[in-house]
Amino acid sequence: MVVAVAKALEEGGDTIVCASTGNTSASAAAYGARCGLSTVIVVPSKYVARGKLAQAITYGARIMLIDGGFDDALRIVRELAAKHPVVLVNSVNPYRLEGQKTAAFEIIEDLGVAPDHLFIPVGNAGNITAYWMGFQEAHRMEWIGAPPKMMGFEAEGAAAIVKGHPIETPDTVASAIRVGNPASWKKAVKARDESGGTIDSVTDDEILEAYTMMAREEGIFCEPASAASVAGLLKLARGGMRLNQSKVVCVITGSGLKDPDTAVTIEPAFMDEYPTDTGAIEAAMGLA
Ligand SMILES: N[C@@H](CCOP(=O)(O)O)C(=O)O
Repeated sequence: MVVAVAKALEEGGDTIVCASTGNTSASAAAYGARCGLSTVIVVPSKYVARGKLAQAITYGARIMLIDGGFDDALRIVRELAAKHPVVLVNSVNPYRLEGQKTAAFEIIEDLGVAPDHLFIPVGNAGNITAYWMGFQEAHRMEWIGAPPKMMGFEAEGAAAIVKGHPIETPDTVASAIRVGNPASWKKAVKARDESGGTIDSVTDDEILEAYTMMAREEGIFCEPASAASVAGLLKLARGGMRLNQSKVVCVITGSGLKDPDTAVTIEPAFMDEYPTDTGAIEAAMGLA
């Protein structure tokens, strides 16, 4: 987002717009606030996680809620940007991808090499496209040997690329990837094919299993869409894919605090009411 906003400033823009399932709008609103730009976000009224909306509200963005989904919102902001002097900062803006691709460089820097496989959630497909650009560029510059296989995972209820057609009413607990017609569809398929990877889907149950497992076994609290990468890894490993000799990276795209409403539905929750009394707490803990 920082590159797209920097270019908007350089070009003399004063208004940035985006469609969002929540994260892009939170990010645009933050950079817009920092740079004194007016930020307009068009988002589905029902499906943006509370933490993400809270960010956009607090940063002072103008929030336009629509009764449609992300794909409708993206169509609207594309039409706006074609007609008016506003800068569209979704990942259809090429500067977004130029900034996002540097995440691949960070992985290479941290590992000292490229991973063999990169597991990544796929919604609007900007991320898989940008990471692949970064790995390809690193390969051309001879920073790495072979680039990783790109292993993208859509949510089953929004799996347009896997099913081969847009999904009219996408539906998934992973609201960040609730996208029925990904803008970077063709580029994601290219990343898959050029890298020898895959684009597959995971169910909401698989996503929530990975989400809970990461929290309870690793202490990592991510938003549900982020867990699609780990759910994909578990799915392929259970299906017999041998990865024990491979260097695997799973991209986790957002904090769990952004979606508190999903978090509080997770079972079992070890939460009960007790009298305000040390003895009662001792008894419940088996310490009495
Ligand atoms: N999950 C995204 C959807 C928009 O994607 P973008 O790549 O066009 O910014 C979001 O957070 O809104």
